[in-house]
Amino acid sequence: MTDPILDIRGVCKAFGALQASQDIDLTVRPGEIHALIGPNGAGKSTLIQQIAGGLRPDAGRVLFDGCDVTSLSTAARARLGMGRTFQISSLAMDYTVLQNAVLGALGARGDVFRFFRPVMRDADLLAQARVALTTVGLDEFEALRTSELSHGQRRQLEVAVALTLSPRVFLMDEPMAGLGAEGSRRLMDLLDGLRAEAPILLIEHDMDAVFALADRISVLVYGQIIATGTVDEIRANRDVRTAYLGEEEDA
Ligand SMILES: Nc1ncnc2c1ncn2[C@@H]1O[C@H](COP(=O)(O)OP(=O)(O)OP(=O)(O)O)[C@@H](O)[C@H]1O
Repeated sequence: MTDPILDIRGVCKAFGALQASQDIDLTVRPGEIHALIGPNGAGKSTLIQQIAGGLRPDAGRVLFDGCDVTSLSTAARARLGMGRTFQISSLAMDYTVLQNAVLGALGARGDVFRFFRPVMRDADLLAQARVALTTVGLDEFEALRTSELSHGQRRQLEVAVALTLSPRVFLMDEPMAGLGAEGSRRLMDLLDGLRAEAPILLIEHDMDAVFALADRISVLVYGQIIATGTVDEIRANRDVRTAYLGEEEDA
């Protein structure tokens, strides 16, 4: 079996008496969408923050492409190729679509002189940004102000911004949230194709999307992973059905 790109080993995190992550093991392998599901407050965002570097685990390790990145900053992990989309939009609404993508590419470059450069005339940055916009299907909208995009298109733009990093893995926190049927379908098509470019760790409440997209699913309940498996395995898992999918135990 191929080595995982992300390898989470024994990660623990407590907030006071609350164990938000309890000895979590999880891998993300090349080419896969690995969905992380669980009820509200189960600890999904806490885990993704520890993977991305926003929170330091109390114990355990985060290995990225075989390297221990547990003590690296978010920015350092991003430069190594952890691409991320957020629950809350990180886009600049008054900027154009292209400007947002260029800002993403600029951040990926980690250029300390960025405020002094006429960035919108930087051919490399523009090319990088346009490739990302084409990948997500927003190339026709590059001149539009971001505030004029639909909610779904903003989600696509967030993916484009993450793509400018040339990520080795994507961490996505509820990308389908608030999307209508058409927006969800479009984003699902996009994610479906993206997994070949970089595997995706996907936090998502939309179970139709999870069951349609995921190669593997891990189920988090009260800070613990209670099951990891394929869609069929998770659907059939008795503990998962009782704890999360809301079904009664057989009498
Ligand atoms: N900074 C913090 N300080 C204290 N408690 C926190 C902090 N962050 C999260 N928690 C608590 O940790 C638990 C896990 O929260 P987390 O946001 O990771 O869950 P989640 O599975 O992402 O939930 P949701 O699906 O609602 O986004 C919750 O009980 C939450 O209240």
